[in-house]
Amino acid sequence: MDNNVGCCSTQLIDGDGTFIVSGLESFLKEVKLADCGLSYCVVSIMGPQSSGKSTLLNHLFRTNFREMDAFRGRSQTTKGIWLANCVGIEPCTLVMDLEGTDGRERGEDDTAFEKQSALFALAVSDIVLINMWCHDIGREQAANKPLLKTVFQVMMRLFSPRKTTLMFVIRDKTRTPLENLEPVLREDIQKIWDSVPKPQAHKDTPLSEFFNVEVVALSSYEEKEEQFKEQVANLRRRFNNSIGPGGLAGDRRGVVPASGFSFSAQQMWKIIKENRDLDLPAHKVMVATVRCEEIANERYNEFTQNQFWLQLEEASQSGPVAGFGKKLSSIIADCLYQYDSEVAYFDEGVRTSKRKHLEDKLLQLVQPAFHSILGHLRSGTVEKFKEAFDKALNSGEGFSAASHRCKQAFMNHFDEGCADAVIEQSNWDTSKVRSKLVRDIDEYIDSVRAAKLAELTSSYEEKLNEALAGPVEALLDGANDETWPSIRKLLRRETQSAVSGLASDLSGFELDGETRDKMLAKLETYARGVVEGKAKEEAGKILIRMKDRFTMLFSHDSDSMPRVWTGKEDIKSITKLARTSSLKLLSVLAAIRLDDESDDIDKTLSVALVDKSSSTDRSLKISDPLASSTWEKEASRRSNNWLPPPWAIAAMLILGFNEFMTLLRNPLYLCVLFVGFLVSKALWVQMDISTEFRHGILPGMLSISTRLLPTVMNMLRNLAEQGNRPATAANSFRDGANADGVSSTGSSSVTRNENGAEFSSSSKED
Ligand SMILES: Nc1nc2c(ncn2[C@@H]2O[C@H](COP(=O)(O)OP(=O)(O)OP(=O)(O)O)[C@@H](O)[C@H]2O)c(=O)[nH]1
Repeated sequence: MDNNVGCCSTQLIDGDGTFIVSGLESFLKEVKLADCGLSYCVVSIMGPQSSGKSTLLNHLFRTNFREMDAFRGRSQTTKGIWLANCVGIEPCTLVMDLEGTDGRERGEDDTAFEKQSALFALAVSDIVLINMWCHDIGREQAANKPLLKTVFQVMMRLFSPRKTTLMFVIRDKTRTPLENLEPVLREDIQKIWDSVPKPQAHKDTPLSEFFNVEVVALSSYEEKEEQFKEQVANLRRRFNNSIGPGGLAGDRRGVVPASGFSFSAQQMWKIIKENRDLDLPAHKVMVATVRCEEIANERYNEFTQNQFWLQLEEASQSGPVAGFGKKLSSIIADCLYQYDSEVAYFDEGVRTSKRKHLEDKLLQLVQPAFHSILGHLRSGTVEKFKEAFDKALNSGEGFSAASHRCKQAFMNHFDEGCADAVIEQSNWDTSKVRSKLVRDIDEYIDSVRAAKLAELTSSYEEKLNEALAGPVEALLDGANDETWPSIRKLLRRETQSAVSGLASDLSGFELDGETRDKMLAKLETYARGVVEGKAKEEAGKILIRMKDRFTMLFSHDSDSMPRVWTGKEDIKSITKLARTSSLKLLSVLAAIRLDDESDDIDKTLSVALVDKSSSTDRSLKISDPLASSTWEKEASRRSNNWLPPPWAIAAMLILGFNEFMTLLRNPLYLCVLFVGFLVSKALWVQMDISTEFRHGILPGMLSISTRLLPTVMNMLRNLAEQGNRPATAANSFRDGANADGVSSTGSSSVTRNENGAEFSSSSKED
């Protein structure tokens, strides 16, 4: 046949009832059924074997089903179910040619296959052609009666069956007009319908509820071919737009989208073969579920291989990608669009849920890239913030202003970056990353603030140190009644100055009141600490300082000149003055008087150590444990060393060598020496000096006595003047001394006292 160009056909189910999937798949690809969506129609034909079914289909739809060769006799041609596409009919129409019923070859099994194939045809087709001989109409033993019975019976096995068009094609019509034949046929059909056992729910359901019954009559193809062809051509027109309103097709409730046809047909056949009831709505949902899932998986796999996505993913590992969100959203949208296009005709609930699933999977796939972008964005923002903030601070911008400005600017920068990276289809929350960024920035601001505050505090502490340490030391050094008032005044002034300076500088840091007050208080404490530290430091040297002061006053006169001991000095008053002055130092350093509170330390010390010591010097006590122990140590050292230093003894021996010799030679001198010894002894006993005095003063006095030696010698000379020889001896001593060059050596000088007595004194204080 020439007009069947473009027709494909395949065996859908073979004679053994096996569904031939591969044949169907390639057939569907060939006819591009998947592109049809719901715009396709399925027509099938049933009828007795060798009743010219294939011949009719080939003429009606320009298919290429195998027809029986008229010369080979009436043997079965079509085995199983064949499928072909119509040529020249819109929309795409698929035709199923079923194995003829009543076939002689199949025997008893035929019934089973007939039922199965009839059920399959009813489930799949929009239009079912029932091929029948005209002469069978009204006949009790008509060949098509069992077939119809089968059709109606299996119809009951379909839950919620679709309304199918049953077109009875009467072959080899006689002269009896169709108008007369049709009522008889319909009566036959009704009888068969009535005879079929029905479930309770459909007991009274009319046939019209399940079927649109159409009847057409065709002349014999063999005897009246031209008429046959003409009638077929007319009939063919009715199959155009069969699925449109008023078209031949039924209600198409059970139609599955073209892309699900293969799967649906396979599943239906499987269920039928397993002799299970066929629930068409559930089947439709099942087909939709499987197909939507398959389509979603195909789209997902395609997405994972998408070059644009792979490039974005790779780029996201190394840093922010400009337009990441927009680009990725577009790729995802494309993927979903393709999915939507393919599943458009499947059950809405199913396709929507599968779409959501696909979308979730896609978002899950791209999420790590998105997070990577956010991570880069966050870390990059932190770094840029640090840089800009440091720069702003270095350029002199206030801390608070700089931190606010930079933080705002870089949070905006981050927000823009986020907006750029956000994927339309997602509703991912970026607030956590944002919060982390805020924390990072705040931490940095805090660390810089802490460093700056520490720096600022240190600078003020340093200033305070400079302003207080030296002056306080000087004030303590000159310990007097005004020392502590002056220190307090100084401390107040410097503290106020530092605190107000720091307070002013802190205003730029936006500190809370408590922190600010603490810092100021700390600075005040520091200032006090400097003074206290200095006072303690000075107190630590109290003994040396006291001794120095005592020695200074004891060994120097009111003009700070080395005191010349003539023997007439009031040692007691000098000692008292020196001691009082030393005690003043002690009383000043004995307590830290940073608060305006008066105390009796000075008075107590005076009473305890000066007045009392006048009467009971031995009761002199140092109340400060440290001072006391130091004093004791010093005293102990002195007690072991109360003799004049060795050099003094040596000097005495050298200088007094002549005198000693004179003494030894002259009995008068011996007497005078003896008297001197007695006087010294008496002096020693009378003074009954305290341990401290002995320890501190006696060695000094003995030391001084080395300088008094010439005086003593003068006194001796005066005594000697009472006789001529002693004077000579005295002169010879002086001459001898001068001759030895001792009196003229470096540190010695010759001084005359008020009484005209001449003596030598050392410029060194020992
Ligand atoms: N009397 C008559 N014979 C016809 C008509 N159309 C076809 N035939 C003949 O019937 C025989 C069977 O034709 P097929 O078209 O193969 O019949 P079939 O129903 O497809 O056969 P199976 O597929 O084997 O069931 C052929 O010899 C045809 O020439 C017709 O309209 N009237």
